[in-house]
Amino acid sequence: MNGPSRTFTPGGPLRGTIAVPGDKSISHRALMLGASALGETRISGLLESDDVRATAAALRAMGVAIERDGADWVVQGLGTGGLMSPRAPLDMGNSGTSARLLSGLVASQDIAVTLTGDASLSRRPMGRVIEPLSRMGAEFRSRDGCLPMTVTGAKRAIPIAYRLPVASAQVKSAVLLAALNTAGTTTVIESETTRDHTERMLQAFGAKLESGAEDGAKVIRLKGESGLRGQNVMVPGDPSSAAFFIVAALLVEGSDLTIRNVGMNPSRAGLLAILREMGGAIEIAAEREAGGEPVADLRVRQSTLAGLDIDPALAPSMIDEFPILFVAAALAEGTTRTTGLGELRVKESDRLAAMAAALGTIGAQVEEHSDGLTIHGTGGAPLAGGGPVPTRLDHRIAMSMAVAGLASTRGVTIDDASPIGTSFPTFIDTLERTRA
Ligand SMILES: O=C(O)C1=C[C@@H](OP(=O)(O)O)[C@@H](O)[C@H](O)C1
Ligand SMILES: C=C(OP(=O)(O)O)C(=O)O
Repeated sequence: MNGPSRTFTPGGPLRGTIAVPGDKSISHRALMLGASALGETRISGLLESDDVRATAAALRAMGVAIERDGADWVVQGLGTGGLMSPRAPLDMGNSGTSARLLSGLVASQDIAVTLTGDASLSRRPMGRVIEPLSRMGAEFRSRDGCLPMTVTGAKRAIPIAYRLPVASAQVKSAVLLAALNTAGTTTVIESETTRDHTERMLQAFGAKLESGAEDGAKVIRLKGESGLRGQNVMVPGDPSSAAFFIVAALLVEGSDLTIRNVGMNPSRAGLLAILREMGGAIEIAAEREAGGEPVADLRVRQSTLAGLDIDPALAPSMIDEFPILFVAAALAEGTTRTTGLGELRVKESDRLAAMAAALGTIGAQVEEHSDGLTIHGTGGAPLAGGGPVPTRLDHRIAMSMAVAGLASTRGVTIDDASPIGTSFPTFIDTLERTRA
């Protein structure tokens, strides 16, 4: 299914003050923990995008009441283990987070669920959750480790100690969600830190969760069957969505843009650190805490950027931001080299191949390697532009190439703007407002 193509042309500077919509990762988790708690959970700032709607629809099909109340969303929790088998397969759409985290939630409940997804999601690996959740006693039937997949939850799940073989917050979260309805203590060990929204929110909901450093790794222990209580959750602005406006303001002549209420969780902050190291003028103001997560306002002014060798250890803290970083690198002075990014090949698209091809089409100098890209920047001169570039059902490719269009001579056409609705449905309106 293809939506409309769209051309993003160079224009005036980005100015004024904007806010970006709620964090996608936190929104999924707020709905799932709300569904698993006893009592009511009230969520403010929930991201209203296709991916989050897929999670909400799946939970509703398993018996959870979720309703909008003014600007808030209200979830009537069923308690841990309270989900019911849905009558039909659950469509996860484009959302890896929905598919993997819901697999975890279902894995320790006496229900069976079939998950389906779009063409992009149906190519993405589910073996990474099938493996630990099978050890906990769940049964899986899948098409070679991909969707469609049927999960039959364990009647009495078994607690495990699991060392993550890939740096993945989705796998960590799937095991922790399964642990909620599992007697005993489940342990997850991660040697590379990934986003910790699940741990933070589980603690806020009253879970018996402890985490700390042991032998250079993070060890998380969750005592199951302890119950969660409904909470008020405030969802901060999504730093992965803010990233497009940060880079746009850095690149477009004369820009001076303030982005309010951006999530500043250190496990998500890699891009900010890198862009500042490249010479980006990004001021962090009004740092505060909102709903258990750090947030701040960012002021971004157009800057001359310098290319950099990016430390692969930073990858988990900016995993979704590489497509837009590649755009910044294409306009920087000198060369930017990235390595250790094999995970980008199993996102909504193969993001290394997709960005190398798209940037090449519009005149950037890019070399693709097995686990990264090397990009020789223009030193601030605009890219030629052109297209249409294929967005491959990938919202981050669509928005990254939209931003590239703002810093081009002829503009950039993307073949399909509809994937933007996955995470940032108001992206185009917000962009138009900053340039009014
Ligand atoms: O846990 C999450 O909410 C997410 C984790 C990351 O995926 P991986 O766990 O596959 O790295 C990220 O790419 C995705 O957008 C959201
Ligand atoms: C990888 C992403 O999401 P998901 O895995 O939930 O599809 C993303 O939003 O960039």
